[in-house]
Amino acid sequence: MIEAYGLTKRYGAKTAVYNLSFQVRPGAVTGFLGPNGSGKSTTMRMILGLDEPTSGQVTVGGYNFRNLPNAPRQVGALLDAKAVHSGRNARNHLLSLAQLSGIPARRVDEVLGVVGLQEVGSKRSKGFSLGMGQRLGIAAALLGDPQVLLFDEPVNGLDPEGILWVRNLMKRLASEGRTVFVSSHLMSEMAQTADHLIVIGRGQMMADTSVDNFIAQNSVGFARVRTPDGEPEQREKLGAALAAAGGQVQPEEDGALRVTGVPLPQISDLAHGADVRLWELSPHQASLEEAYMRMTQGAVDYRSTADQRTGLQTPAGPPAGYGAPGGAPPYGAPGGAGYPPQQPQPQGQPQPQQYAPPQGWQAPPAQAAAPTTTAAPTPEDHR
Ligand SMILES: Nc1ncnc2c1ncn2[C@@H]1O[C@H](COP(=O)(O)OP(=O)(O)OP(=O)(O)O)[C@@H](O)[C@H]1O
Repeated sequence: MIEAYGLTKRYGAKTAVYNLSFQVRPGAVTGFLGPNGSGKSTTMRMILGLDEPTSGQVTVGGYNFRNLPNAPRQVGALLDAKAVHSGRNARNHLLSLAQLSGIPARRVDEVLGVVGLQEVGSKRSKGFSLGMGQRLGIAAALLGDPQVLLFDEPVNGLDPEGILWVRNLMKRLASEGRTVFVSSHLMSEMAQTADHLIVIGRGQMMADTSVDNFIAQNSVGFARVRTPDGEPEQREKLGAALAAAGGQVQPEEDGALRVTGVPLPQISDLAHGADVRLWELSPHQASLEEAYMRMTQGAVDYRSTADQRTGLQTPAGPPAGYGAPGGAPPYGAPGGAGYPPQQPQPQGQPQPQQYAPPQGWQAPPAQAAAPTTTAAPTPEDHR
């Protein structure tokens, strides 16, 4: 079990991780998700004692990593697959790690077999592909047959067969009762691998929930409606009618409208009542990837200026609602329902779980420099 309480890490003025509290339990794969720069690697480094928290604490099996007895046999980690002495062959690389940790040499061939590198054990890792490097890193993590495993982006550079292999390996390790903590950017991948999810944005907790719960909370159904191309007044009329009926209306890139809160038959009736012709009216299910992107979009640090979502960032402050100031509609609906709406929050967004802090633990002081999950990035954030 990994337990973090109020974990905070600052690098000078930069707050990389702020007040994270969570538990990673044995017997399950826990996915650790967040956009680039959200603090996943920093958190993992603190778990492994490679970085000292500025405040808060994290323990593995009840111990601070540096005090953990026989750590290499308790915890295995893949942080950076490139961190290999490239002049050594794969077997010798693993052998030197085993000798440093008092692990028997026969274990080297076992783990080479587990990761499928038995045929290339005598090859220098210098010539390894990205995928082979990842496999070698995973072999190193498994060397001590540890109960707790951390993998930072293990599927980076793997082909589809390799991705499937990692997915099955993670599940098998968890089914053996181990604690498996895996970071990724990819919600779709984690949805297939993990049992539990911890989502962070700008170093702060955004969700701590089971995958099933995340799916139930975020698989929002919506309708796509298209009015005739080249007749924007039809689209505007329908958008206003839908907003007046309490619907949430979001323009799509191809000119269609994405509607939630109004059932399909009523959309048809409203269009008929407003004398609007429809070219499309179809039911859809938002993907988990979309739900994840909505949840984290305000916490994305790096975004192309050509990205459509650049202009959709939710401003700092309370969650934006439809018709909120700033989302001033060109044609507002009565009752304050604006159209087009501001970016919606995921419905029933799961709240982080609360964990009791250990005795003597002091909460980190709230501070202006603490990252917010909704604020647009500032230049200071990129230091
Ligand atoms: N040693 C360091 N000194 C200064 N800033 C750092 C240091 N390490 C990390 N940071 C900053 O802390 C933030 C979190 O970085 P971190 O690498 O933990 O994020 P991440 O979620 O793992 O990102 P990615 O998905 O891109 O690997 C980033 O803004 C990063 O620039």
